Amino acid sequence: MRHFKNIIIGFGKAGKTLAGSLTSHGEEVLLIEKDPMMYGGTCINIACLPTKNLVINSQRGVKYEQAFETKEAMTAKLRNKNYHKVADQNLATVLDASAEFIDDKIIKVTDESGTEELTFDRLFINTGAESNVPNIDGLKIDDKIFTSTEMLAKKELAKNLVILGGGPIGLEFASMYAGFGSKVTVIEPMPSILGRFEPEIAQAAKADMEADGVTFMLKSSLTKVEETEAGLNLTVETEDGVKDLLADVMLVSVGRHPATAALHLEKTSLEVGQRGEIVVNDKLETSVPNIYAMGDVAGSLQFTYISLDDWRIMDNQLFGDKTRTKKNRPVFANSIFIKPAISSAGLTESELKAQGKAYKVLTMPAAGVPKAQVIGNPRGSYKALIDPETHEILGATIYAEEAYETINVITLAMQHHLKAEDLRDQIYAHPTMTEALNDLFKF
Ligand SMILES: Cc1cc2nc3c(=O)[nH]c(=O)nc-3n(C[C@H](O)[C@H](O)[C@H](O)COP(=O)(O)OP(=O)(O)OC[C@H]3O[C@@H](n4cnc5c(N)ncnc54)[C@H](O)[C@@H]3O)c2cc1C
Ligand SMILES: NC(=O)c1ccc[n+]([C@@H]2O[C@H](COP(=O)([O-])OP(=O)(O)OC[C@H]3O[C@@H](n4cnc5c(N)ncnc54)[C@H](O)[C@@H]3O)[C@@H](O)[C@H]2O)c1
Repeated sequence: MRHFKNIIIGFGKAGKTLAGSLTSHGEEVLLIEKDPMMYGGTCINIACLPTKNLVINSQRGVKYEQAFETKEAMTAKLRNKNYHKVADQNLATVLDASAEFIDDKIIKVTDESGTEELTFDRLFINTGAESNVPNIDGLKIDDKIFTSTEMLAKKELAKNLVILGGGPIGLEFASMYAGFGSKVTVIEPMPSILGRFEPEIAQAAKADMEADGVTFMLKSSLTKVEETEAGLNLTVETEDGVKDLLADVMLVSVGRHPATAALHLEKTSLEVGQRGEIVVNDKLETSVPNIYAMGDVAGSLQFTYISLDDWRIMDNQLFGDKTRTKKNRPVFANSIFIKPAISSAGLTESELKAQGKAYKVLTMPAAGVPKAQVIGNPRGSYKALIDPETHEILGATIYAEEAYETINVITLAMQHHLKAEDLRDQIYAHPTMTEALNDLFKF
């Protein structure tokens, strides 16, 4: 039985970055990845990067078939680069195999050549998440019903697309496909979309998506799917009664759960949480000594930058001063890449009200920013909430071009307790969308 000082299961953001930390400290590491098409993990192959590449090209007016080829070339290049970044290090080995537990101290790896059992000093689990598929009459993933993974592999443009779930995945695909010219309908049980954002800004974003051709069926539930010669026949219960929809393709985007099924956790004493996540403490230690979990599989918020922050915690706990934990993550933003993007950080007005905190509201339209006119998309608005006494920023929502860049200035300001006047009086490059902060923070 081979023994390794460090084994990482899954080529995710935290895992691949940790492989670099371990080798730079002179430690050997075995990184196990079950799928060579996933070197580099979910983000670069089937998630953030291909979707954003398609979003950008759909907004540029590129035809879908061309955008698809561009996206394929980009992911292939990144996959290769990510593989070599780990595999080319002397102390690192990448093993193409699926890993599972035998018990708390032994894992089994399986590839085409057979199986092998391995032991370790330390084991890091970074296997990510998988799409949920709801239990609905007739719904199964096949050649017309896709999760985001199969959807991204589809060479031909879906002309009439129904999207189940209006979360970040559903909305980004809706915006992108409407941009490519598809007819898009989103079915969502909740009464609104973008529920974590300021409601008036979320409402404006929804209206803009509708103007771009997306139809929303809110407070609606899909109850039956029938595959007919004409396409998918979908039965939807709405507030106004039962409706039938015809679609050629359906995207299922109703959330993702931690990817643990293949690991056989039942053979271990690893604690599993209610959402199927491997339970970790603030230092990412599991209930078994020397086994750690990071990223989506550990129930962290499902963002690549949070998985990367899990690596920072792990790196600090192994090789640093051991002060970094989940409790002291820096302020971070949430962005959804629609047209324009919507980004937020900190608290919303209703959250501040619920906490009984005093606040002052600052707002301005995106049309007031010269760069919005230069880009040719003056849609949207900015909203910030500041403490009336200290002038520190309590929360912000940006629905405007390049919102996902501007919000990073705000999170940095929040993290370092800067005041509204610091952002108001800063000199920003011109013309940029960040210049909005000169005006937004005038009070
Ligand atoms: C369509 C989509 C768009 C997204 N867009 C964004 C975005 O714009 N911004 C953002 O921050 N986040 C986005 N996310 C979320 C983000 O992709 C994830 O949070 C992030 O990739 C999780 O990384 P991770 O480190 O947990 O593991 P992952 O990157 O998921 O890596 C896990 C790896 O483990 C491998 N694996 C699994 N089981 C085994 C096993 N038993 N043996 C061996 N290998 C195994 C998998 O093949 C995979 O390569 C998006 C997600 C999706 C689905
Ligand atoms: N830009 C980004 O940062 C980005 C983009 C995409 C995904 N992600 C990450 O990936 C995660 C997964 O995304 P997601 O959109 O699949 O999940 P989600 O859980 O965020 O949203 C799922 C949506 O589906 C709805 N839903 C649930 N059950 C349903 C059903 N039976 N029928 C119809 N709708 C139903 C929910 O009400 C919700 O609105 C996100 O939470 C996010 O962390 C991030």
